[in-house]
Amino acid sequence: MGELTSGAATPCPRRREATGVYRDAMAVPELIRIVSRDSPMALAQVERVRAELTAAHPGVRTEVVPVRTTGDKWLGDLSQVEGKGAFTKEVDAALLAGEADLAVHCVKDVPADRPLPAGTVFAAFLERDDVRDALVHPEGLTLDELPPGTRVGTSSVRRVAQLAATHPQLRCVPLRGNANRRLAKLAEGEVDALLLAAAGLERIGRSDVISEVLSPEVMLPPVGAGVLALQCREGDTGLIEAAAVLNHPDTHRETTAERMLLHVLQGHCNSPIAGLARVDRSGELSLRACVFTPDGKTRLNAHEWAGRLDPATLGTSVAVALLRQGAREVIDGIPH
Ligand SMILES: NCc1[nH]cc(CCC(=O)O)c1CC(=O)O
Repeated sequence: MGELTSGAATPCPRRREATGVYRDAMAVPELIRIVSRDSPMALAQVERVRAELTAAHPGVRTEVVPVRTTGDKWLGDLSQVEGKGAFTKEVDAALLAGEADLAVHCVKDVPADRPLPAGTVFAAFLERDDVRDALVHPEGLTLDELPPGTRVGTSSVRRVAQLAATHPQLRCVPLRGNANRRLAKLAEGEVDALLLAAAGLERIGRSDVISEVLSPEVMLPPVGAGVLALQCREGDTGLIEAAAVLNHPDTHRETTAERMLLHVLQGHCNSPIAGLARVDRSGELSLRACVFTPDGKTRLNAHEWAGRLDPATLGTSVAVALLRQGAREVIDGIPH
């Protein structure tokens, strides 16, 4: 067999060059300016990226360029903000203007119904953190223990719909602002409890306030939950290569399936959609997704294994299954 494919016995020169230490060292820029939102959570995310970048490329210097996004400034209803990408627009603009070289985004905040801004690409998806939502209650009660009428602070239509379905005795109260601000509002008594992403609380060092971590069966997470993406300018091949070493392949597969689901569904800001892809221990990918009406009374559900499908095709397949159940009518029937 070896004789028939003698060419394969000799390492391909091109491949050797691509992994060669010398070439790699040449490609890594000496300074990487990292742009991100300026919330405490976003800045904690940047610190993780800096640590991973400098561990992978000793000698590289990093600088942080914090920007405030529309989503941080406007604390009203997000659907009233023109267009999607309220948490990403200004970050993308800084990248494209050359004010920074690398953007760090929560994938959850990056619109999936359209391509990335022209001229930019994802260079890596970091290993996924906890995907689950968490309940924060000052006395440590769990969701099932909350007394009727408890005011739960969240502006997420996905959380509101699922909570309405499983815990109709609770009252969701709109609450925006970054996680630290929401915790402050809870402390001031504006609400009795909060629903927040467990990963976000961990990043700001406040997992101590979590009274219950909700399983995906109780509260299916949003597309991209717990994933950080690195985005670069398209032509920046040296930097793209340098950033790609931070890519986590299974997270990449999960994220690709989830984002394709959202792309095909073409939701809007008020459409409650949840989707979670998982690579299991045997390496197989599955995707589970739901589309809800805002009151949670209608819940379309699809769950498929990839089998031989690539991640993007799995995302399409699950979206099509939901569309066959009437997802288009549900989504379009919600005022936006
Ligand atoms: N919309 C804000 C936002 N974007 C990402 C996270 C959580 C962290 C993540 O899932 O990556 C949060 C906060 C929250 O939902 O509580």
